[in-house]
This record gives sequence, structure tokens and C-alpha cells, in this order.
Amino acid sequence: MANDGKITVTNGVLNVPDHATIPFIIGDGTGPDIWHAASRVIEAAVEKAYDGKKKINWKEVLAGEKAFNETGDWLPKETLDTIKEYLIAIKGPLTTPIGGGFRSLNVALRQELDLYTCLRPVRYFEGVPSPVKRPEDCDMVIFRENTEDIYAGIEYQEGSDEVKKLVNFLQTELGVKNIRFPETSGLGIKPISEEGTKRLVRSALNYTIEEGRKSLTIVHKGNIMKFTEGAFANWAYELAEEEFGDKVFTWREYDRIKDADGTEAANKAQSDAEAAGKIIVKDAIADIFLQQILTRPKEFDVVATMNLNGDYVSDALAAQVGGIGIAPGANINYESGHAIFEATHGTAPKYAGLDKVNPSSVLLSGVMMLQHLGWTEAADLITTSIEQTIASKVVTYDFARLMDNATEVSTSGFADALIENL
Ligand SMILES: NC(=O)C1=CN([C@@H]2O[C@H](COP(=O)(O)OP(=O)(O)OC[C@H]3O[C@@H](n4cnc5c(N)ncnc54)[C@H](OP(=O)(O)O)[C@@H]3O)[C@@H](O)[C@H]2O)C=CC1
Ligand SMILES: O=C(O)CCC(=O)C(=O)O
Ligand SMILES: [Mg+2]
Repeated sequence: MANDGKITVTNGVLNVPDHATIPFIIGDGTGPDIWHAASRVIEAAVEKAYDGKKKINWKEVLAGEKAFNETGDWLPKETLDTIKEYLIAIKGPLTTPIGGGFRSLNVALRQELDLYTCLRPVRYFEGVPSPVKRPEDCDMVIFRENTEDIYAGIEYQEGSDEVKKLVNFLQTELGVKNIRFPETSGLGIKPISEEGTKRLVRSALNYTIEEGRKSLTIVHKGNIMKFTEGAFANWAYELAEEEFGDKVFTWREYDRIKDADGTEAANKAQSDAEAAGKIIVKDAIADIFLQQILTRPKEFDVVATMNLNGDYVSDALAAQVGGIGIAPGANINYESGHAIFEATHGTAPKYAGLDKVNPSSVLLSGVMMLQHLGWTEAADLITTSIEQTIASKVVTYDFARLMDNATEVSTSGFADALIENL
């Protein structure tokens, strides 16, 4: 096989061979259940769309429990090297221990490969049971900054020498007086940078333009964390106005017009901008945002936010369209071309090996991957098949328990039904 099926990138554009080699991590817990189902559907869709002309050659790389059992290493260097070399990968979920133990392998992969955008589209599939009245109103795309924030892992344990030094430094050098219980505090540091913010917001605005979306909402808690979350909002607006000036109308612009010429002039400027097809760049404080995505979801479209907010928002929005069983995602560096596609959910360990959970999240992550490769025909076949299969009420347990007259199928049974409906 020429070039061993390697995908390459030239000036940000992918070169994808017809027989592409894609590394995959099978994942912990329910990872193998969903991977076996999803990979079968992807293979069948590619075969049907291209009649053998295009093909994916899966290349397994190890991480998590399987890696530890086989190599003694949770995230072997070979895995990182292979993904670096082959550019695009897909993975199942990996376990992270709580309150101690090793740091997240999922986060480590994103940091090692500098996959600064966590892209999580949230859309409704007709027939999926949802806790809200009009789930179809929720059609949002989350751009979550993926390398900074408290996920950088700069955290010191209560009682450690490091925390004592840091508390002492904060109190004596910086005059900090309000660590409420300095002897028994653990401390975490939250780095948010101008570069990190701007590259994320640039990717979100490029996407907004390319996909013909209408608005970008910057979600932050900048009233409380002024120099991290507040700075994120400021840099986001700055980037939007400096680099996308003729294509956007920002709420900062609105405020400037309002201050100079009054509310009526500002309202007119915004409606003129909307009529001209400009993207409205606005912001929302994270707490009210979590309320408004439920009460007025139509007002939100593309969303840009930091790592922790993005993690919470991802699961909250997934719930609105039927839950974490149908929530895909991708971790992308648009410049290097590196990308790892993965579901939003975790390992769901209580269901491991039961052939029970919904494979749609990792499968739709595969659909995102096919779109990213330009293999849109195969991607569309899978999307349509998921639509038809759910509409016929053939679903896994998570949907079946909330639907009347559903036919509950296993993970592999759902994959069979999807292949049948391709
Ligand atoms: N990117 C990654 O690899 C991620 C890894 N994790 C890790 O996963 C582990 C478990 O995390 P936890 O917080 O329990 O979250 P999980 O997402 O693993 O599971 C929580 C619940 O979500 C539902 N769920 C999850 N996956 C599916 C699916 N495929 N189909 C249907 N329902 C599903 C189940 O709900 P119900 O009980 O109602 O049936 C499950 O009990 C932790 O170690 C965590 O760190 C977490 C998130 C992302
Ligand atoms: O890495 C983990 O274990 C959890 C990460 C997570 O929840 C996410 O990225 O959505
Ligand atoms: Mg999460």
C-alpha cells in the first residue's frame, strides 16, 4: 500500500489516501462493546458508498487498562507516536480515577497532541425521548477549549510541601488574606491565555462562517473570575472584531453604539447586521446560560467556552436531545491536522461487556471523522440510517426505557439494524 495509508496535511488541508489507515483506541469499560458495533457500521457504510474504492484500515493503538495490562504503561509512547504519524485517530472512553491516582489519559492525549478544540455538535434525532418539550429547538455546536483551564492539572494536595510553599508565597509575596482555611486547603491553578483563547475562538468563527451558522456565544464566568474567564470573553471579542470585522457584529460594538448614540441606534445596527447576514457575537455568563439553553435554546447556535464550562455544557446539552448515548465529539488541532474523534460520554463501567449501551455517540464521532476526511457519502449513509432506525423505534435500553412500544436491542443488535438500513 502506497504511503502505508497515511493521511497527511499540507497548509491545513488534509490529503486522504483511498485506503486510509486510522489508529483506534478501544477504550475501557463499555469501550469494546461500542467500538465493535460502531466500527462495523463505519466499514459497511464506506463499502456501500465507495464499492471498495475507499477503505479504512484500522490500526489498534493501546491506552488505558488494556495498555497497562499488556505493557505496564497506561499511555505508551508508541501510541502517541503512531497517532502523531497517522494524524487522525478515533477512541473509546478511558477511565480516570477520582480524587487520586493517575491524571486523565483523555486529557493527556489532548494536551500531548495540542488538540485545542473540543468540538461537540448537539442535534436532535426525531423520535429520541427527551426531557424537554421541543428538543428539536436545540441545535448547537460547542467549541470547548481543550488544553488550558484547571484541566492543565496544576493542582496541589492538602498538606503537601508544595501546597505549603504555595500558600506561604500567596500570603507573604502577594498579600493574599482570604484563603479561608490555609492549613487544610488543596489548591488548583487555572491558566487561561490570550493565545489559547484566540485560536479556539478563531476555529469557532471559521466553523460558524463555513457552516452558515448565525451566532457565536462566548460562555464564561467573567464576573467572578475576571482575569481568566473575563479575559477569555475580552480576548474572544477582540479576536472577532480584529480578524472577522466585516463578517461579525459583536455585543461590544452594540454597547459602543449605545453609549454614543443610544439604544435605538444600537438596535438598528444589530438588526441591519443580521439582515446583512453578519454573525452575531455575544456572550453569556455560564450560570444563566445553563438556564437559557433550556428556556430559549433557539437563541443559541455556536458556543465557545473554556474547558470546565465546556465539559458541563456538553453533558447538559446532550441531555436535551436524548442523553449521552447520542453525543459525539472531536478533539482537533486545525493547524497540525491532528484529530482524535471520541464520544462525549465515559466508560459507563456498570454496563461493561453486557452488549447493552448505545453505540451512537462513538458512531456519530465516526461520522464526524468521515466528514472531516471528506468522505461525506459514507457519513450521510450512517446519519440517515440512524434517523430511520430510531424512527422505527428500534433502540438500545437508554431510549427504550423512555419510549412507548419500542423494540429494545443490544449494542450489537443496534449495529445490525443500522447496517440493514444503510
Ligand atoms: N472522554 C472520555 O474518555 C471520558 C471518560 N470518562 C470517564 O468514564 C468513567 C465513568 O464516568 P461517569 O461519570 O460514570 O460517566 P459515563 O458517561 O461513563 O456514564 C454515566 C451514565 O451515562 C449513561 N451512559 C454513558 N454511556 C452511555 C452509552 N453509550 N449509552 C447509553 N447511556 C450511556 C449511563 O446512564 P444510566 O446509568 O442512566 O443508564 C451511565 O451510567 C470515569 O472514569 C470518567 O473519568 C468520562 C467522560 C469522558
Ligand atoms: O477524562 C475524563 O475522564 C473525563 C473527561 C470528560 O468528562 C470530557 O472530556 O468530557
Ligand atoms: Mg465530560
